[in-house]
Amino acid sequence: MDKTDFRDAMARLGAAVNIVTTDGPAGRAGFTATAVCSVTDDPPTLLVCLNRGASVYPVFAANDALCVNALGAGQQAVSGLFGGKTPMAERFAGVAWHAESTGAPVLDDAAVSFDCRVVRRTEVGTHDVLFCEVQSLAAHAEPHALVYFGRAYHELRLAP
Ligand SMILES: NC(=O)C1=CN([C@@H]2O[C@H](COP(=O)(O)OP(=O)(O)OC[C@H]3O[C@@H](n4cnc5c(N)ncnc54)[C@H](O)[C@@H]3O)[C@@H](O)[C@H]2O)C=CC1
Ligand SMILES: Cc1cc2nc3c(=O)[nH]c(=O)nc-3n(C[C@H](O)[C@H](O)[C@H](O)COP(=O)(O)O)c2cc1C
Repeated sequence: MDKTDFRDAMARLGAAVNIVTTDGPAGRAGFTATAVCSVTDDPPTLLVCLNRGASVYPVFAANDALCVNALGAGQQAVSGLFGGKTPMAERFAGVAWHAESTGAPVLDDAAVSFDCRVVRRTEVGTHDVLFCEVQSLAAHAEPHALVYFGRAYHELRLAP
């Protein structure tokens, strides 16, 4: 199986765009992720796939707090800010955020945020799969979403 064929096929799947953040003994970091999925609701658990080659990897490897912030319509620039190359201080200076129970940054304008503890990690190929137990969540008053599909952003809003 050619890697390019796999990626072309994956580009046909729509996925929510998330900013995954952490804070703790190794410091603060955040990156853009579409590889996020619900695992079970008992206990409420998500998984996040993180490339071990990413600059943020050592920070996520050492901290056990993590927040999954799903972006909403109109937040394409936030995805770009956390999607690579930008220095970490600049990423967090570009968004309003606060800390909840775990200390991981919760983005004030996210569509929905899941504040989590990392409870298990598994290495698969180039990525680590982080299993994250949800401690608390926050949802924007108006449901809307940002979706990555066909290598482009798309906005979803509920009909009025
Ligand atoms: N799961 C991941 O690690 C993802 C990484 N990215 C990063 O953003 C860049 C641009 O992505 P696109 O514009 O979507 O074009 P692309 O052609 O590089 O990727 C198309 C699709 O393939 C999957 N994919 C890409 N790189 C992957 C990886 N290393 N491991 C597992 N799945 C991967 C994702 O579903 C992605 O949307 C990628 O080259 C990659 O560096 C993007 C999406 C997911
Ligand atoms: C739309 C989009 C989705 C991404 N999804 C993931 C993902 O699920 N997992 C991942 O490890 N990297 C993903 N990336 C890449 C990371 O955001 C990027 O590697 C990270 O910001 C670190 O970049 P840096 O090494 O330059 O700091 C994605 C990038 C974009 C633009």
